Amino acid sequence: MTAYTAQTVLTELPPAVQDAVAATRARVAALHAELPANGLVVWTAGNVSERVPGADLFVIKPSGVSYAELAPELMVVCTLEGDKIADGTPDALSPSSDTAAHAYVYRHMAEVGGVVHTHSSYATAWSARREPIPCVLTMIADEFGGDIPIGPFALIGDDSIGRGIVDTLRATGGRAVLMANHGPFTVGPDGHAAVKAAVMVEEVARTVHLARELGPLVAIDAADIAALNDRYQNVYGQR
Ligand SMILES: O=C(CO)[C@@H](O)[C@H](O)COP(=O)(O)O
Repeated sequence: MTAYTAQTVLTELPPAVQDAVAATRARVAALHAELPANGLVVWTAGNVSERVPGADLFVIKPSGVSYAELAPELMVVCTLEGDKIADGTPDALSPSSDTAAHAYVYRHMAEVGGVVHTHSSYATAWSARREPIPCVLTMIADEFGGDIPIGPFALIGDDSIGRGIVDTLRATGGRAVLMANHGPFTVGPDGHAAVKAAVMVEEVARTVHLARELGPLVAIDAADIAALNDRYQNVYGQR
């Protein structure tokens, strides 16, 4: 595959790649609207990215721009090293401050096509306690196949967050991690699936918190968790 760099010019790429980038930008812009719509973010505090099909590139929002302004043409195109290419947006328009973390995930998890990060309230509260969300709901078994784990504490700015996400997801086999004292990161085969996982993380974080207020939690047997997850991933919905 082509080696893309910060010097890559989008308009000089093959038409098929430009078309794939345009379609990805449209999807990522629309998916960002799902974050406020589902109550997952305040102000600009969350981001969605998606891998460009057929190219070692991904699309992510610009940093600190309000969700209402996130039109497809403002979505930033990055290499898998996290460098912005000459994508037609102003040079001063920086990609999300979490770009390095998203890029690390794409470089190390070929099966991942979408990444989402939010600071949604209940999930982030569990992050603040560095406490995994136990698999005590069928919804958790369905979507996550087990407890939602805690990742390490990591500072923003280098590969630390990405490494923490990948190491934790590899160890647990899930699609969500609560980074310690930070918040949830979710992944999926595409951006839509990663956004869905972010919505589900927040919902189960809230429900399990409420359940715990009522009394002790009751575990689900491991075999039942596996059966629920298999049915949901392979039978549920439209095939
Ligand atoms: O946690 C942080 C920054 O500390 C980020 O997740 C922001 O909350 C969203 O940043 P941008 O995507 O707008 O750069």
